[in-house]
Amino acid sequence: MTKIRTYNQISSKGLDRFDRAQYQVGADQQDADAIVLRSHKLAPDEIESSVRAIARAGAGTNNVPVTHCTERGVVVFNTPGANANAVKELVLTGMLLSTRGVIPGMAHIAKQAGGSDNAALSKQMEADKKQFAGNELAGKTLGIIGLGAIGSMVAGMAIDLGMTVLGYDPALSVDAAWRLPNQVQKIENVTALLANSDFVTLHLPVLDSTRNLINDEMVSAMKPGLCLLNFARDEIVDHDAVIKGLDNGQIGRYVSDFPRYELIGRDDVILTPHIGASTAEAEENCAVMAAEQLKDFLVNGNIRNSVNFPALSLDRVPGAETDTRLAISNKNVPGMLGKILSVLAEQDINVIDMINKSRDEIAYTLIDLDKAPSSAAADAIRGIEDVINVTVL
Ligand SMILES: NC(=O)c1ccc[n+]([C@@H]2O[C@H](COP(=O)([O-])OP(=O)(O)OC[C@H]3O[C@@H](n4cnc5c(N)ncnc54)[C@H](O)[C@@H]3O)[C@@H](O)[C@H]2O)c1
Ligand SMILES: O=C(O)[C@H](O)COP(=O)(O)O
Repeated sequence: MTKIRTYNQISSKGLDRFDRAQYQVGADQQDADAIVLRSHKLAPDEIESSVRAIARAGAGTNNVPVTHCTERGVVVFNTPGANANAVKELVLTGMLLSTRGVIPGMAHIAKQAGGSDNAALSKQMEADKKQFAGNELAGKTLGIIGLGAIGSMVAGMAIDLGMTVLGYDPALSVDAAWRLPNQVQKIENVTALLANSDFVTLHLPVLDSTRNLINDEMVSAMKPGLCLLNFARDEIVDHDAVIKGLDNGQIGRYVSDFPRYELIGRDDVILTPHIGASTAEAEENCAVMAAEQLKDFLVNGNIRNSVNFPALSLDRVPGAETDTRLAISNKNVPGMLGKILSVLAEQDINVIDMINKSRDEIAYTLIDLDKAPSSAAADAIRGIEDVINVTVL
């Protein structure tokens, strides 16, 4: 039985992909082979020595100790794009709530409760509505920082709404560039984007290089009165700088999916409880993608959408017996493949197919053999210096 330990509420549509004849799945699984989680902050000591992979049903992996996992040869997956539409729709909600009098208008109406003269209420509301007038999005400029799965969808939506879209992403992948609507004006300098936007929305990961990206200097570069939307991560924003910006009018509104005490109760702040990906559709998409990627890894050793291992896939030889595939992780140092193949040759085991790739400090190899390796052969490979782990599949 393969054991999957879960944290957080993972959609049953995804967990159902694990056939219960072969998998035990749940929050109480001990000595798990793999972990599926959402935003649970995973401590290194929660990752037992039995764990081979961790699947984040979502985009951000800042809650997973990725460097620690890489050192231990644990593959960390995420589900890029699977919740992007949900976030896009909440960004639109945030932009509309920040620019139309919906929230104060609703609060004003709630205060009228308890009367009975609807004609008088209607007359009063018609008189009061001038307090709640707003602006339209069409014709305004939206700056997007981070043009990946979410940023590109937000760009398309804003263009459809008649907005001008500026984009900044110094690390844009070729795939992401292909997805981007060609009306997006690419800006090389984040301060130029801030100076020329009415709305700025953040869609980048939290990394050492992006922590506190929105700081005093960036706030002073903003077009006065700008609306800043943060559906990315709390840590990307220096909140002292944002509060100063709100107080001096440099920032008109701050819309954030990451509540903080110092922001609660301000009329110029709209907070939501990290619900960017909390739709039935996104939760299902993420859970299904995480489960499928995890199964392909646990059964075949294939890797798709890992944040710390190379992408790699090897078709099974038709008719091959089980337990004839080796999955090997090792430090990315010269000469490793030669040493591994020498062990197999010494054991008189023939290689039928093989694939090897590296990513930063890690290398990963799948080798199909003409027969199942003995435990002595697998142990001999494990014994090679700089080999991290060896699994027979
Ligand atoms: N609020 C939520 O519920 C919610 C939901 C999903 C994702 N997120 C957050 O949003 C982030 C983005 O998600 P995604 O699916 O679009 O990820 P993604 O990987 O598809 O896109 C991220 C983009 O950010 C870019 N980037 C990296 N460093 C940058 C920098 N310094 N300046 C500008 N761009 C930079 C990357 O090149 C990439 O194109 C996630 O990492 C996660 O933290 C939040
Ligand atoms: O990075 C993500 O995918 C989002 O922040 C969603 O997090 P959640 O799965 O906890 O809702």
